[in-house]
Amino acid sequence: MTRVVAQGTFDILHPGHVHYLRDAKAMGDELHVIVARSVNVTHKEPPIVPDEQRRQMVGALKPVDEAHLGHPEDIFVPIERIEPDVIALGYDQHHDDEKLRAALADRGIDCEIRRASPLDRDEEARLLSTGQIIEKVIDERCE
Ligand SMILES: Cc1cc2nc3c(=O)[nH]c(=O)nc-3n(C[C@H](O)[C@H](O)[C@H](O)COP(=O)(O)O)c2cc1C
Ligand SMILES: Nc1ncnc2c1ncn2[C@@H]1O[C@H](COP(=O)(O)OP(=O)(O)OP(=O)(O)O)[C@@H](O)[C@H]1O
Repeated sequence: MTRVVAQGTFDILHPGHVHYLRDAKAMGDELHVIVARSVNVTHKEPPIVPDEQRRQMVGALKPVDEAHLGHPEDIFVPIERIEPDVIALGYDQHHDDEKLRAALADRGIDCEIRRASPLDRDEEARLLSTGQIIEKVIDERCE
């Protein structure tokens, strides 16, 4: 039984998210997803959808066995509870794999770190990021 953890903001879902979660699930047997708390999303605009609603939406997706809200202060608390064999980072996530490996080792957590693949953009019209969806809404619906 291989347990995998994926994580992210997941504000306004799109097929890129589904691709990431399918890819992460294919790395093992059981997929747990940690949904970032709004207070911790500091590297981009904070999410529109509230924390618990983002957790519910992610938890309803087919590849996901359980969706958890992240810890507000210490990102390793949910990892210690879930005890994954693999952490699947998204293809574009800003985390430094080596630093994360070192931090996990410091906390005595033994798990592999892998990267998921990107979903190819084969048509211009594909909306494969939450930021793009929000820009389109602003462009087309706000005068
Ligand atoms: C191993 C790992 C565990 C994480 N756990 C949490 C957590 O408990 N709470 C939280 O708010 N964010 C947590 N995060 C951070 C977010 O999920 C995510 O990295 C970031 O805030 C948003 O990334 P995105 O731009 O890919 O959506 C974790 C990240 C990693 C890599
Ligand atoms: N097009 C995509 N292909 C593969 N994975 C994706 C794609 N879009 C998002 N993901 C993955 O989904 C996870 C959560 O992504 P996140 O919530 O940051 O979405 P986003 O749509 O990229 O957001 P934003 O546009 O605000 O940066 C990340 O690990 C990210 O790599």
